[in-house]
Amino acid sequence: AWGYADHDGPAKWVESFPIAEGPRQSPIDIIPSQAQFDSNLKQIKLKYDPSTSKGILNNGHSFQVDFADDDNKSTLTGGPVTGTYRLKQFHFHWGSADERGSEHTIGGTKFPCELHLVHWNTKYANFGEAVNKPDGLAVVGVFLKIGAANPSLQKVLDAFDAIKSKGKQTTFSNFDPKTLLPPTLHFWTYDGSLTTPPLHESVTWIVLRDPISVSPAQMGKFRSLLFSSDGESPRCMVDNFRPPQPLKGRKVRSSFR
Ligand SMILES: O=C(Nc1cc(S(=O)(=O)[N+](=O)[O-])cc([N+](=O)[O-])c1O)Nc1c(F)c(F)c(F)c(F)c1F
Ligand SMILES: [Zn+2]
Repeated sequence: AWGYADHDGPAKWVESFPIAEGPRQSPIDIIPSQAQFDSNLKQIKLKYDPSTSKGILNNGHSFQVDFADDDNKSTLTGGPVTGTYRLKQFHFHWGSADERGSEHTIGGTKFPCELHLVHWNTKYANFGEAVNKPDGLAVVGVFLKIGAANPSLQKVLDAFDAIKSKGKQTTFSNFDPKTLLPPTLHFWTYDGSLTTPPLHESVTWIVLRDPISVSPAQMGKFRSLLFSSDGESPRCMVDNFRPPQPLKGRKVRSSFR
C-alpha cells in the first residue's frame, strides 16, 4: 500500500500508479502573477446542510468527515463548474512543523495545513462512478494559517480521541462545513487530480485565496493522530502532503483581479 514515508511515499507512487507522471497532476505551485483573471467565472455557491454530516474516520493517510450524499442538500454550484456537485467528505493535509503541510503552495509559500472539500458531479450516478471522469470531481482547497484558535475547527479536533489510530471512526453529526470557510470565496481554478493514489485526473480544483486560522496548539492536535492501527508500532500522522507537480502547460485562472 502507499503512504508518505521514504519507502512508500510520493516519489514511489508512480510504480503502482503511472498516472503520477500524467499531464494534469495535483497539487501545483500557484504563481498569482501568472494566473489569468477570467471575468466569465461565476461566484462559487456552497450550500451545506449540517444534517448531512455523518461520521469522522481515520483512514490511515488523513482523517475525513463523511456526508450523506443521497440528495442535493449539500452542494457546490457556480465557479468554474457546470451542473451540481455533491459534498462527499472533507479531509486535511498537514506538516510535522508549521513551515510545511499544505499541498498547493502560493509562489512557493507553504502553509501548515490545507483543507479539501471533495464534491462529485451529479451527472454521474455516484462518487465511485464520478471519481475517474475528467469532470467527475470538484475539490475546494482552503489554506490554514497560524493565528487565533479556530472554534469551528476545534469541534473537529475534539473528536480526535475517538479516532486516534487507523480504521477508527465515530459519529459526527450536525456539523456545518461552511463554518470552515473564509469570509470571501475568491479563488484560483485549474484542471488537476486527486493528490493521493489512485491520483485520478478527475478534479476541477478551486483553491481559495484567503486562509482560515489555526492556532499552534490546534496544529499540535492534528499531529497527535496516528498513521498506524492499534497494535502496530505508533507512527505520528504528519507530513501527509504531496509536493507540487509540474504544470505541463496548464492555465490557472483567477476569479479576482
Ligand atoms: O475518496 C477519496 N477521498 C480522498 C481524496 C484525497 S485527495 O487528497 O486526493 N483529494 O482529492 O483531496 C485525500 C483523501 N484523504 O483522506 O487524504 C481522501 O480520502 N479518495 C479515494 C480513495 F480513497 C480510494 F480508495 C479510491 F479508489 C478513490 F477513487 C478515491 F477517490
Ligand atoms: Zn486532499
